[in-house]
Amino acid sequence: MSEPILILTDVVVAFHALRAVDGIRLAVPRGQRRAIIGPNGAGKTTLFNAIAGAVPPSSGRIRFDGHDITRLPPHRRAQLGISRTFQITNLFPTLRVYDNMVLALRGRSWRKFSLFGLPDTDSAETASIAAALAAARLGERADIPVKELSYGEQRQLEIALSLVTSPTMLLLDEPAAGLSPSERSMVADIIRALDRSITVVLIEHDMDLALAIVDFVTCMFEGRILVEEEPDRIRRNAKVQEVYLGKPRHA
Ligand SMILES: Nc1ncnc2c1ncn2[C@@H]1O[C@H](COP(=O)(O)OP(=O)(O)OP(=O)(O)O)[C@@H](O)[C@H]1O
Repeated sequence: MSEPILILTDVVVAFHALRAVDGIRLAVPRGQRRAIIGPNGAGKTTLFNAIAGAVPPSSGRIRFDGHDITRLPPHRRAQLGISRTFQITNLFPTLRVYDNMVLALRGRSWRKFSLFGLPDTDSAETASIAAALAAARLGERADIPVKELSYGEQRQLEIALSLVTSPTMLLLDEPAAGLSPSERSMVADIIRALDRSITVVLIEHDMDLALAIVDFVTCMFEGRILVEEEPDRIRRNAKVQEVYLGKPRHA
């Protein structure tokens, strides 16, 4: 069996006295869809930040695809294949969907603009953009200014932007937050249909949605891993019900 694509060994992230992430050991096999769940303040976002390079671990090691990335800055991790969803606030609303994709592909730099707009894309770039838009079910919306997209479509665009660089691991931070039921099922379909060459790790507050998408679940509580199990078992786990739902669930 090949080495897991992501391995965390005793990772601690401390903010002064608070250990937001408190000795996490995690191994995510290649191609797996993994949910990180847990109640507010459990440490999920901090863990994501440590994996993506947005906060440095206080101690412990992070290994990705055979590389020790513990001390690498975010852009180096991105070059190795880690992609995190952009938040809507990072979109350029007056530009077309396609142009936002070009910026994401080229490192999102305004310097790449010329006075006359974006330079033409080459065929490899065009193909990457088309594939990412199709995977996020936005293939028909390439020419629309972002500000004319619905909120749900903007969330889809976040996924498309994170796919355009052909990552090997996608970190999705609450991909369905704020969406209507039909938009949520669209996002679930998009994630389920992603190529298995992409490992997916997601944080999601909607437990039903998360459990419907993933193969395996890590439940955090107070910075630590409380339980790791398959979705079917996690639903019935009394410890998870107690901390995550706040009260025992009566089936
Ligand atoms: N930059 C920071 N400085 C100080 N404390 C922080 C910082 N970031 C997070 N924390 C604290 O670390 C703990 C874990 O927060 P984190 O946001 O990782 O939890 P979470 O599981 O993502 O919560 P939520 O589900 O509410 O987003 C919380 O007590 C939070 O207040």
